[in-house]
Amino acid sequence: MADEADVFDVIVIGAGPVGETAAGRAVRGGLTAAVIEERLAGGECAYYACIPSKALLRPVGLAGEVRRLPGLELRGPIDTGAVTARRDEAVSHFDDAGQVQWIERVPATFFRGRGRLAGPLAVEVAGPDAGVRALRARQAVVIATGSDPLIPDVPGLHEARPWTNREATSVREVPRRLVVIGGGVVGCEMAQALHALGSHETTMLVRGERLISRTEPFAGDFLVRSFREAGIDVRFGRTAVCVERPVPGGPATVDIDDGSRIEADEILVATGRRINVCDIGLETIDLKPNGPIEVDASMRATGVPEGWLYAIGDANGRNLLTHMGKYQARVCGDVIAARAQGRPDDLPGMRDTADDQGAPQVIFTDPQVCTVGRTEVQARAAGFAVRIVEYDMGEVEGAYLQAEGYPGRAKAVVDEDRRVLLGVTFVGPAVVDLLHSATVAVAAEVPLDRLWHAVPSFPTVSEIWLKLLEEYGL
Ligand SMILES: Cc1cc2nc3c(=O)[nH]c(=O)nc-3n(C[C@H](O)[C@H](O)[C@H](O)COP(=O)(O)OP(=O)(O)OC[C@H]3O[C@@H](n4cnc5c(N)ncnc54)[C@H](O)[C@@H]3O)c2cc1C
Ligand SMILES: NC(=O)c1ccc[n+]([C@@H]2O[C@H](COP(=O)([O-])OP(=O)(O)OC[C@H]3O[C@@H](n4cnc5c(N)ncnc54)[C@H](O)[C@@H]3O)[C@@H](O)[C@H]2O)c1
Repeated sequence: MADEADVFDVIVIGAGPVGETAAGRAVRGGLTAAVIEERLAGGECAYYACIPSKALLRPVGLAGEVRRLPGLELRGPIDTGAVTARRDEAVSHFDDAGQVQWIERVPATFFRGRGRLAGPLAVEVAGPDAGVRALRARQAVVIATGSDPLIPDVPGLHEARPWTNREATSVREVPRRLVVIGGGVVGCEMAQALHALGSHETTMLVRGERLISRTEPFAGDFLVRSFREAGIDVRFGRTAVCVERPVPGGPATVDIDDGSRIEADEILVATGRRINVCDIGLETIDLKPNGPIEVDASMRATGVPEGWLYAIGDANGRNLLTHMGKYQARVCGDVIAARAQGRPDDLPGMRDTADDQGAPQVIFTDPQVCTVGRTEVQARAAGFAVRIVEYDMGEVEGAYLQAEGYPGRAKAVVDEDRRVLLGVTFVGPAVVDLLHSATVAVAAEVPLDRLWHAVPSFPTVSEIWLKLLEEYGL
């Protein structure tokens, strides 16, 4: 039995953005909480994903905007040293003292070490000093262990020690010749960032026929056009079949499935994620220690007697996005507190309804890609009476004023039965902040006839809303 000091209402394993948020909500609801982190509090997002990648991408987008505006001129290439220095600040120089302080101010108890389930409501923390500390939860254990980069089983690839998102986002010396394997979100964002910062010979190997293939097809088409114009060599229907790097840290050769070979200074693997639940003791409670942990809409793991286990963020595999994980964490923390105190646990804010509707996402490339809700393909597959409305963003006066030859397009997926939006995609420079208007319309299922009265200001890019509605027939 653990010491009384080591008993908490809630124990959260993983102090990424999602775990921290769940602990905060549970404490706000009147419970005590412990948070366990084996690496850096703040998680992948704060040090090796969202924050540094956006710090590296910001000057790339801005340089694109300058190039599209007559009268402005870049005086030279982007200053890579200044950009990486700002990135270092954005990631707090890989020091998590501020995040730990945030957790302690919640207040929650922070444990540094690897957390592992040791049976129902029991958790062990293997600390950096090799000691193991036993903790016990009165109410719930929350798994928020995130995900790791997945390295495919290509002969020689593991041995060549390729870059993953971690090395790419913490880059100091930008490799001149870069091969990127994967054309998903990480592949696109990091290929564009590194290319602009000095990887002048960048080749992307894309297994399918499109970049960012889960989005509307035109979004990937815009990106490939932009990448190729910049000089990135995008090869579709291709992957690596063999990799060799005879001298550690030296050049590598990548054999491609069309028989060609590329020599590169670095290889970036961006082929998806492995959910990080393999060695956290799930077998001690008869759950499979692989794949995402299946949860219900209150984030409670299904198939666990007494319902004390929860899984949020990347760990449940719903939508691998920080904002969606934090949303799940708010649901989870509130539900645990309500259940612990015998309060109603089914208030409207206590169920995840947003994940199934299609999460909002911004891909911070140039042009940017913003999506929310269902794509046309997804909406048709779900059996909706779909009508599509599309519009060239460059035709909107506000967009024309933003840039000469504004590259962009918008698409709305309408449910004709209810005359509401099922999904919206915007592609274009500086469209990020348009996305939330679409998210509100989709999440709130605002009827188009009502949306008509949300008048966008002239001359802004948001007049795309008016154009889409006019195109629809209003
Ligand atoms: C390059 C890149 C860019 C991205 N950009 C964006 C973006 O712009 N916007 C966006 O919304 N999403 C983005 N994402 C996705 C986002 O990073 C993840 O969805 C998010 O980090 C998930 O948060 P999490 O807390 O679930 O997991 P993580 O951030 O992975 O945190 C999990 C934490 O748990 C810890 N942990 C794991 N196992 C244990 C254990 N047994 N004991 C103790 N601690 C443990 C880990 O060390 C880690 O700190 C990006 C991802 C990548 C790879
Ligand atoms: N801005 C953002 O919101 C943002 C940014 C980065 C990452 N993320 C999230 O992080 C998660 C991971 O992103 P990701 O890009 O690593 O995964 P992904 O699943 O989006 O893309 C991986 C791509 O790699 C391809 N692939 C897999 N194996 C391959 C192989 N052997 N050869 C060639 N291609 C191969 C897949 O077909 C797929 O297109 C995503 O869910 C994404 O939403 C979000």
